[in-house]
Amino acid sequence: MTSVALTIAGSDSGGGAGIQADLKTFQELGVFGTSALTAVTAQNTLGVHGVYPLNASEVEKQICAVMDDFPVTAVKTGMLFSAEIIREVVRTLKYYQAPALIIDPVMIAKGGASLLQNEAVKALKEELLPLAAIITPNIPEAELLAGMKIETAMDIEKAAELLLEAGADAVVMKGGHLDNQEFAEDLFMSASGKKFKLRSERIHTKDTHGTGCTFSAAITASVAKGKRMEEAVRIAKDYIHVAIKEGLHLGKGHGPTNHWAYRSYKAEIKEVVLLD
Ligand SMILES: Nc1ncnc2c1ncn2[C@@H]1O[C@H](COP(=O)(O)OP(=O)(O)O)[C@@H](O)[C@H]1O
Ligand SMILES: Cc1ncc(COP(=O)(O)OP(=O)(O)O)c(N)n1
Repeated sequence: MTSVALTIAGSDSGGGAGIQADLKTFQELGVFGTSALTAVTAQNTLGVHGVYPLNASEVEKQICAVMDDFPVTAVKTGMLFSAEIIREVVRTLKYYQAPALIIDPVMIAKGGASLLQNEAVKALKEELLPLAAIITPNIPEAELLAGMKIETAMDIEKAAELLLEAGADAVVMKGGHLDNQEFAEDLFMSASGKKFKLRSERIHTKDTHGTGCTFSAAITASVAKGKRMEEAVRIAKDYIHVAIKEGLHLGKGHGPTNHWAYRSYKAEIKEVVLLD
């Protein structure tokens, strides 16, 4: 049977992040992708040049159109932009008793543009986060959600615990932003007590636009196919590692990752290791 995933996110005209990254990743991992757009961005590898949000009711209509007709087995959220959109997404997902929810709490693009209004952080934390099968913050996002500064490995763990206490079933703290020149290390923790690190060699490149979207979309695709969360996260780390490593070097700024690299290289990925 064909697995179907839904992404609720913003459009990146440059194709490296947002809805475009999600749908490409779903496709590469053998999952039929559907989408509900929250905002259009005029964006390229040099930055975000405009943000045009949709009305909350327009977002709701899209989610209903998909959920009423497709056997969706995993839902991902990305850029949600406002508290109104977040509340409508929460209401609609509850109505459909939506399947596993993967939350990428997108807040600020790498170039510094805001993709979530400040007052929406509270709604994300208090209303959406409790529905999460997993939440995948980067360090700055985790700092805002957990309400603490993250500087050490112990801080990362403490913040992960706070997000689990806030209601997520699991969390991956993404280490892309950490100042570690050797490794890109992420921490997985679940409410059921599982804990491990995913470590890969850090690739020294400026082409990391959309890494967060792509990583969480890869988790979503595996969950949609019925894989356990730990395995989904492991596959996603392989997927993003090779997508960064085999970068396409497009554009004049921070280029996108290579969404089709996993197809050719998955059997050869040896750099990602699991640490207890
Ligand atoms: N330079 C890099 N080399 C290898 N892996 C990376 C690199 N940058 C990010 N990653 C990995 O990509 C995934 C997304 O992380 P991150 O870039 O922190 O997310 P975001 O785009 O949300 O800021 C994580 O698994 C992270 O470890
Ligand atoms: C439309 C849209 N959604 C999300 C992002 C952020 O993507 P992310 O994967 O965090 O990558 P960077 O933008 O930080 O490189 C986005 N830019 N646009």
